[in-house]
Formats: sequence, structure tokens, C-alpha cells
Amino acid sequence: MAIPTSPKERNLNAAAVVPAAGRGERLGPGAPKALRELGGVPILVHAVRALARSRAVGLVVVAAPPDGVAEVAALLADHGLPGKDVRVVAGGPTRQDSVRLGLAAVPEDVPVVLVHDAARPLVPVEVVDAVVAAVRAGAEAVVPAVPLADTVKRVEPHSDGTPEPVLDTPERSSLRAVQTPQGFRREVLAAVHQRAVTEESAGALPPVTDDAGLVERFGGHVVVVPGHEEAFKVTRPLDLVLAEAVLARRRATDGF
Ligand SMILES: Nc1ccn([C@@H]2O[C@H](COP(=O)(O)OP(=O)(O)OP(=O)(O)O)[C@@H](O)[C@H]2O)c(=O)n1
Ligand SMILES: C[C@](O)(CO)[C@H](O)COP(=O)(O)O
Repeated sequence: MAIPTSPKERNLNAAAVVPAAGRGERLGPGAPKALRELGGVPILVHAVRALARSRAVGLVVVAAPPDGVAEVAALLADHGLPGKDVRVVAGGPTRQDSVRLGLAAVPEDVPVVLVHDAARPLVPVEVVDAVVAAVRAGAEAVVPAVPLADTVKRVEPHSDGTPEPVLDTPERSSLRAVQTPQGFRREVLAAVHQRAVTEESAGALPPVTDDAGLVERFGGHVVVVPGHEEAFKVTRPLDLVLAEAVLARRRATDGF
């Protein structure tokens, strides 16, 4: 489905920005993480297909490693996503930069923008649709999240390997592990990224680790919808083992 041109139809559409320009240092040596394979298919292709399963998503903009734009564009063309508009731009030195650069390639009249890590290749379409639905229902920023299985302690970080003193134990029932896609009203996402550029260049602000964090920082309102355990991020080698197992089960039961 290409993006419809009538404003009424177009209102139904969301675009997705996929930051995919990271190295994947924590996964160990090898190709950039988004290009490593899962079940014989690059992780990035899984992530883009996962978004494309949503009827709401008409455009996907991938922020690729700056020296890999042509390679990523060819890869996505080879794996064909019929009916979807897929564009590739150069990402930046941080995830936040990559998202901002991807967002710049989204037409201004697309009202809903998702940001989805290439590193979350197995997100179920139900999560994508729930995030889009919450933005359409009026939220300015939406994150999918799951409850924590572990107790979490706040510590005084040590980088020298000595034991780290515990500061406190946040009440677990009010904590959530946040996933992607995160969904935004386009103008809200664009405004917070623009403001971050201005204020970070003034040197005052530490980086955030997700886009909703920027909305929070600048006084916006973020809501949570249920995430899914299969939307986990492929970060360390064990995550790849789990992802291969989930994919094998899906291929055996669902045929994809
Ligand atoms: N400069 C960057 C850094 C990260 N990302 C993307 O942001 C997502 C989440 O980041 P993460 O899992 O931390 O990926 P990496 O930065 O690649 O991992 P690492 O920190 O282990 O190097 C990934 O899809 C990654 O490709 C990006 O687009 N541009
Ligand atoms: C955006 C994110 O996936 C939400 O959990 C996460 O913050 C990315 O963190 P990373 O350290 O860049 O992987």
C-alpha cells in the first residue's frame, strides 16, 4: 500500500523511522548488528517486515550506517516489501541523531510517527497497532512496555570492578521495561528532537536513551500500552539465541 494522496486517507497513515546505524558492540565482533542474520535474513529486514505487517504503516524510513546506505537500500529492495514506501537515509553517531535524520525524511503531513529499533526484529504486529491506536486516540507519545521480572536496585556505579554500593530499591510494581515501536504525534517528536539539538549544543543536557525520554524532558505527556516479551532487543549474544528460537517456532507454527 503506497501512501494515499487524499488527505482523508492519508490521515489513516503512520510512518516508521527505524534507527539501524549502530555497530552492535555488545553483540561482539562482526557486521553492523542490523545486517547480521537471524534465520538467514538480516535483522533489519525482520524489523522492517514487522512494521510493514501493520496496515497503518505506509512509509518506513531506515537510518543506515553512513557508509552503508547503498548496501542497505539494495538489501531492502532485494527482500521486497510490496505496497510499502521504504526509504534509506544516513544515520548519525548516536541513536538520537539517527532518529532525527530519519524523521527529516518523513513528509510533514504524516500525522503519526513510530520509532522502532532495527534491533527489535520480532515485535508482533499487535504491539505496532496498539501504539498507533493510542496515538490516534489522542496521546502525544506512547511507549509499549512490560513489567519487570527482576528486582532492580539503584547503585553508585563503579567502573573499576569493585563492589558497587546499593543506594535503594525502587518499588518494582511501578517499574516497566520499555520497548519500541514508540509512537508520537509527528509535530511533538519533531519539536523535541529540534529542541534537543539546540539545548544539547549549549552543553547542558545528558543524553536520553529513548525518544519518549525527550518528550518527558521537555514537559510532554507519555503513556504506556502493553508491550510483548517477543519484542525484546537483540543486544547481547544470548539474545540472538533466543531470537533464533522464537523465529524457528514462528516458522513452524505460523509459516513465516
Ligand atoms: N548511532 C546509532 C546507534 C544506534 N542506532 C540504532 O539504535 C537501535 C538501538 O540501539 P542499540 O541496541 O544500543 O544498538 P547499537 O548501538 O548497535 O548497540 P551497541 O550499544 O551494543 O553498540 C539499534 O537499532 C541501532 O542500530 C542508530 O541508529 N544509530
Ligand atoms: C529505545 C530503547 O530500545 C527502549 O528500551 C532503548 O532505550 C535503546 O537503548 P540502547 O542502549 O540504545 O540499546
